[in-house]
Amino acid sequence: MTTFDLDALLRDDAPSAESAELLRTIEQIGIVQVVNHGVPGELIADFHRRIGRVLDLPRAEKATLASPTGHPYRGWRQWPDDFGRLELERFSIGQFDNAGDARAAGVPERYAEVFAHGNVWPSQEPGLREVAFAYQEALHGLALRVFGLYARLLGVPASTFPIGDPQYTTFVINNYPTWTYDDDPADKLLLLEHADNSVLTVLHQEGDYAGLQAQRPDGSWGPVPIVPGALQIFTGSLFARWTNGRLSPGRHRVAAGGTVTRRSSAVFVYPSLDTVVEPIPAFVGEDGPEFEPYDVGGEALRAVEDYLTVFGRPEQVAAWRQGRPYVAAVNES
Ligand SMILES: O=C(O)CCC(=O)C(=O)O
Ligand SMILES: [Fe+2]
Repeated sequence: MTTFDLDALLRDDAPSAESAELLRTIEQIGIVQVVNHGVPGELIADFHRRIGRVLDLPRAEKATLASPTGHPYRGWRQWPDDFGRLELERFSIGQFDNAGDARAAGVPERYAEVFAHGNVWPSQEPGLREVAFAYQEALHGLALRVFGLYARLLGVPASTFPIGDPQYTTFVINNYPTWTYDDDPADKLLLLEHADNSVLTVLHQEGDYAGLQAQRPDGSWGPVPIVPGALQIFTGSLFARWTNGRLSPGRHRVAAGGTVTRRSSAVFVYPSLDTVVEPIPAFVGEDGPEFEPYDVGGEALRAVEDYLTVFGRPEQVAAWRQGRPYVAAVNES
């Protein structure tokens, strides 16, 4: 898998062979590694040191960091598989701490409710909030630079895609345990195959094995190795939709392995909540649009209910209805 030098590709005199290879990659795979991406290494390290101290707390202490109202996309959570074995812990951070902050940033009133359930900021790590928001903003900024680059590679102005303002973002930190059970870790998926439903996702990964895998056009899977200093850019399904399928959404999954906890952080960038994403005429051929319109704000308002309908365990749904925290039971290994 090629690692792209983003700084070089963003220049007016960008190398044409690399530009052509990047275009091929986003048309066929939708997952790229970038270096010289402009996100300061110290900010990346500082954020991961702080969130790492939170995720390294004893399990019982982390349980107190679950969303107090049972919101699945705020605070800390853990996932068991069907046998009760821990697959994943995730810490989720909303773009704004509350609806008031969202309104102040220009989010229309009808979508302020998306932010009604607050963020969880661990008292054990007092500086986390400031650094987390700085990191989120830096990755969001990178996504916008890449957005402009992809538009240029496609031969259209970035304004072709009405991304709106302020863009909606979500932010998660994933913690994957080492696999201590008898089955082969290479056969154990800790995160199932999917494409993100963003425009672009910016990911950082750390660990000591290539757990992240990207799907090739023929359906096979290839590793996205850990490259020091690199960030990963996933094309999300909304960019694929705008381009009527010219860009491929990056399908990915995470296999178990390694001898230390694997950790990733991801900022998902969406258009503003008042955007409806549909194929842009410049990309629609004689056969017409291949995708239905996607209502960004409507989907965000329904996200928790939709998630619980598909994945919610009965106790989890009950906790959400009653506005209390939920912590899934896992077997201690
Ligand atoms: O952990 C990873 O590398 C991927 C995480 C991911 O795909 C996600 O959070 O959507
Ligand atoms: Fe993903």
